[in-house]
Amino acid sequence: MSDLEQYAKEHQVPIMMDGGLKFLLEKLKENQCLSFLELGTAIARTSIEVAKLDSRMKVVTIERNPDMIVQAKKNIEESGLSDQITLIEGDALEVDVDGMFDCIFIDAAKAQYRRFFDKYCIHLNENGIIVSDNMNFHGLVEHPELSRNRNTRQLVRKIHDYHTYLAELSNYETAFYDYGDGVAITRRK
Ligand SMILES: C[S@@+](CC[C@H](N)C(=O)[O-])C[C@H]1O[C@@H](n2cnc3c(N)ncnc32)[C@H](O)[C@@H]1O
Repeated sequence: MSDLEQYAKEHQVPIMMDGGLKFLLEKLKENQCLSFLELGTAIARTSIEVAKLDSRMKVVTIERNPDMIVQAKKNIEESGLSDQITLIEGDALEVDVDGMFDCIFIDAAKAQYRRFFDKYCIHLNENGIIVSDNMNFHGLVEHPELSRNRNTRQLVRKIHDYHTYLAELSNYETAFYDYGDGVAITRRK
């Protein structure tokens, strides 16, 4: 287990599951992505792994939680990849981002996925991919009856609605995978 994984486990920071991360990195290589926008940095574990893929890779990542920002900055600095990774501090629904990206990775507040998609899809390069994590939400999307409380039930419903929203978009196509916690890959038709 890497130091960042160990830290995430000890401090209960929700980072992308290993299966999902491996799948994401493979998709980035397969699609020859060299620019990556991430919504929800946490401790910058995925940003760092993505930047490591290729020295030409440019990563922009957005985080709003001050504690995460401190840790992410430290980890990016220590990774020696500061030239490739730009951390934007603030709410992804409020900040302005410049430029176009080969991959946009949605991994921030689950209830807001549709709003993230609608805001950021204009930043997607023509052949780019939008990757959404936690589409299965620990199996609860398929089995909502197992949700223990009202908040979780609402969240699960939101993810389910986002699933339907992606599947029904007329100008995009989406494939859903069971890697990690469930990953959706969306591209223009
Ligand atoms: C699941 S974690 C991100 C994990 C990270 N992408 C990784 O793979 O290691 C979600 C993060 O999104 C952040 N977040 C949630 N809503 C956000 C928003 N609207 N804007 C920016 N960050 C947000 C949370 O503070 C949290 O650190």
